[in-house]
Amino acid sequence: MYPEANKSYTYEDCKATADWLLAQTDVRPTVGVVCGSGLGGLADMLKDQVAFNYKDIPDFPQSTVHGHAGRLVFGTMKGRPCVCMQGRFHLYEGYPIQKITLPIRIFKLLGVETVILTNAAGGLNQDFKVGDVMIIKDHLNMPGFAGNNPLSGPNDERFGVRFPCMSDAYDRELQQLAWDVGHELGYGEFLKEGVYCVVGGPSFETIAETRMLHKLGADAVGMSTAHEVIVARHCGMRVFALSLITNQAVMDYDSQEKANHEEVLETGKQRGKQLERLVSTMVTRIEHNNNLV
Ligand SMILES: O=P(O)(O)O[C@H]1O[C@H](CO)[C@@H](O)[C@H]1O
Ligand SMILES: Nc1nc2[nH]cnc2c(=O)[nH]1
Repeated sequence: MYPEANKSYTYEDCKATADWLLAQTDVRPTVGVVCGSGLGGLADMLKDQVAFNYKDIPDFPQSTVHGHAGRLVFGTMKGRPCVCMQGRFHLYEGYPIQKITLPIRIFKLLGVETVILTNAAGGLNQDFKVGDVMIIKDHLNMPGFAGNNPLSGPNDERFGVRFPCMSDAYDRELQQLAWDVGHELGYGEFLKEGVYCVVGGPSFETIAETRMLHKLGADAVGMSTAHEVIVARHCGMRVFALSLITNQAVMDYDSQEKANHEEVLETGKQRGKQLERLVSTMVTRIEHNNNLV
């Protein structure tokens, strides 16, 4: 077990960190964004930035993965107050699952109402191409099936109920908004929707595994996001998430393709600007009271 595996982060711990942050910025974010691998450019779009390195924030984990800068950035996106994680945490970094998702509870205590998550993922759906953007409509939580769920352990009702519903995890209005905005921006050709499957990583999938996940109903596979979604929904925030298909998951024994993190980051660079435009335009249409403009 990892040294911190049994440490739980209480409501008071999360509140202390949120209060520490609020004392140092006037921004009162209603939208929280989590940037996936190589997609941290979204945070750079914020105006009037107040940024913190993760290492300076009490109780915050540190980013250890290339493509995850490790900064929490407050600011405004086209006038809307936002907070943006430029870098997220993954199970394979060795953090307990409650620590990976700690920032999401801090978002809640900062006043965030809507969480937007992005990630890099391997495409399983044979109709997907590298560079496609998949609006996530649902997820398969493989670590969760093995008992590794961020809500395991004592439940604090101040965050949410013991048994939260997940059949409405991905907000349908926000999915529709993404379609509408995507088509307005001329992104229809590479906009898709589908089911994201989270695995533990860090090894990429074997061919037998990609075939199995595809058969189970997954359209894309990655190593993040679902844990954050569960915690965000538990404490009542609205969730929108998308995957950039950075590589085709290898499903054929004749293929010469090999999944690698460099390709993941490279695809992020190529599609990054469009993804930033999609998300920032969506943000302008989300009202503070969680309605759409
Ligand atoms: O999910 P994000 O953080 O975008 O990162 C994805 O990219 C990395 C693999 O290249 C893994 O960490 C996978 O989860
Ligand atoms: N598990 C997994 N994560 C990814 N992140 C980006 N691409 C992939 C992939 O092919 N598999």
